[in-house]
Amino acid sequence: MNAEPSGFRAGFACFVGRPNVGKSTLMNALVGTKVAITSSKPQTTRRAIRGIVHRPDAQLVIVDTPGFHRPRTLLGERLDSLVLSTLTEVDVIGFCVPANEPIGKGDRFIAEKLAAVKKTPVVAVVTKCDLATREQIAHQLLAVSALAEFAEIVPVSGQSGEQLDILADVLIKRLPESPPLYAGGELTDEPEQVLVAELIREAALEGVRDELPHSIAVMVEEMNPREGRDDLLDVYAHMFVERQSQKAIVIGPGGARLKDVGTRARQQIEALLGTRVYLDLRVKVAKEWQRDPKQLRRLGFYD
Ligand SMILES: Nc1nc2c(ncn2[C@@H]2O[C@H](COP(=O)(O)OP(=O)(O)OP(=O)(O)O)[C@@H](O)[C@H]2O)c(=O)[nH]1
Repeated sequence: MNAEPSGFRAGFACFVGRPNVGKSTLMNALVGTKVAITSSKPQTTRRAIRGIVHRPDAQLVIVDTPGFHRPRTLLGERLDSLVLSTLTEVDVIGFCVPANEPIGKGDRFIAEKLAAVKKTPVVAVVTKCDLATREQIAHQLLAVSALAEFAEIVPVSGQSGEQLDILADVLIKRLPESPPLYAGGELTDEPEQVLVAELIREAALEGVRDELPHSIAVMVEEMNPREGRDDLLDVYAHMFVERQSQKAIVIGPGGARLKDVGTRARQQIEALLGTRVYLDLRVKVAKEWQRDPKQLRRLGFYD
């Protein structure tokens, strides 16, 4: 017996928009669990992290792309090519513009890029509506519709959850008829090690945003259940910085900062995986890793 009703839809969506417009928050709210990394600092999302919305009639796989930005380093270029290749591979794109800020150069820059991706429908998403008045929202809807041709425009709030069901409907309408792509209940297909590395990076970024927001990379070297114990996971991770001076900042006086980062990251990992965790976190200097193709590959940023 086939469990899926006929007309079941499944496919991929991604959200694009300039930094800080609420893409990660939106995806987390749609999926209903913390998968991507949110932070008040711009451009913290570096990887295409997927969350999956499971519904009786559909399965929506969300690929969270990093924000577009003008490339200055090799890392920047790679981020942009990642964004462009993602756009041609999905079934629908959500273009995010916040309700509470005027449309600017950055939004236009992205709208132009999207206009060039002809084969994928683009739904405009006006985000953070909880921060705007009704008049502001109405004004923004008009301004967005003047920006380009969109399949639809939906105002939402990732924070309050308002209109998220409508956004899901609108996106799902654009997916092809297909059986489910992932087993029921599964929320993400990111390897656990990548999610764990992202949680550590998020903890490490707290409080040092101005000093080294883009200079931290984290790699989980090993993740194993402790021998003879089924309630404890050993996690060995390296945090890479670019210079010796940054290492000192990350470690803090007498190691206090690193200890604090380790404690906060461990609590997040325990919450994610539902098990107790022993975290061994070491800081290493990988000189100029953002500009070195070999190091970038090692840290998971492929060509
Ligand atoms: N009030 C309110 N704040 C929001 C909403 N969505 C996001 N924010 C806040 O806006 C900031 C940026 O949100 P993110 O979800 O990290 O934005 P992003 O677009 O993924 O950012 P990048 O990863 O830099 O591209 C965070 O401080 C969020 O808490 C919303 O709907 N309402």
